[in-house]
Amino acid sequence: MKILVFDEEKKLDAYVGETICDFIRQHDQATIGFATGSTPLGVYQYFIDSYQNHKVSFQNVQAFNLDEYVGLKPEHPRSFASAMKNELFSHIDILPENINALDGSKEDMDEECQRYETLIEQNPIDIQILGIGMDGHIAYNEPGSPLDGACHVVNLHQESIESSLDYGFDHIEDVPTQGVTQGIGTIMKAKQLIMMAKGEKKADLVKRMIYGEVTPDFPSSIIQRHPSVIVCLDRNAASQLKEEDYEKR
Ligand SMILES: N[C@@H]1[C@@H](O)[C@H](O)[C@@H](COP(=O)(O)O)O[C@@H]1O
Repeated sequence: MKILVFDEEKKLDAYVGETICDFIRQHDQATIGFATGSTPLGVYQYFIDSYQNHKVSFQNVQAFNLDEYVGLKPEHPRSFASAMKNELFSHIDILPENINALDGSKEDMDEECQRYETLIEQNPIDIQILGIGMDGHIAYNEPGSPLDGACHVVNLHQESIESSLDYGFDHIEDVPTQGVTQGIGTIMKAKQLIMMAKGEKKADLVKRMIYGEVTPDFPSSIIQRHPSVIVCLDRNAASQLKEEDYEKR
């Protein structure tokens, strides 16, 4: 596992952004996994700037979103599909037919999960961007999720429901109580993972993710078992790590 700690948020975002832009430029076809949440927003802005400055094109990119709320149509303003569209996809030249996401409004969610799992099997993800939730979740794999799980519906934990207030919901009652997510097994099939964390509030979580036991009780700990992971942190998120374990940037 490579752990990089950046002294400025802008440098962190530029490193992740440029790593992915480089990959896209060097390949005829690139399949990238995108995460919602506040952490990757600077990276998405980096993509937009790079596209506007003609430094990269996303025409040959297949995009896969990580997760979604159950019960919201993709066009609902609070859906993760809308968030990805507003924060990134509507500002770059990605082809609409290349944007893939779980649809949380389907009547048969088992069928929807199977569809998405098969689609990812057919289009293996080259680079998956990840963040860490306040209870240690990745995507919407809450504590207790099987480490080899496929796409599935989850009951969101209270902590995740409360965190959703940061994503534009006005009232806690408006937040869906279920999510649908790539499983930990699905995520682990990606060829490379880029895990990002920022801020003091993530410091304990990052420590447990990197040094703790690999356990379903703390889903993000699974990244310890992935053969190709880059963990990109700001100084605050890295404050509980031993200096000898990371590279300073
Ligand atoms: N389901 C999303 C995850 O995909 C995201 O990575 C995580 C961290 O969010 P943030 O970056 O806002 O801290 O929580 C959310 O609930």
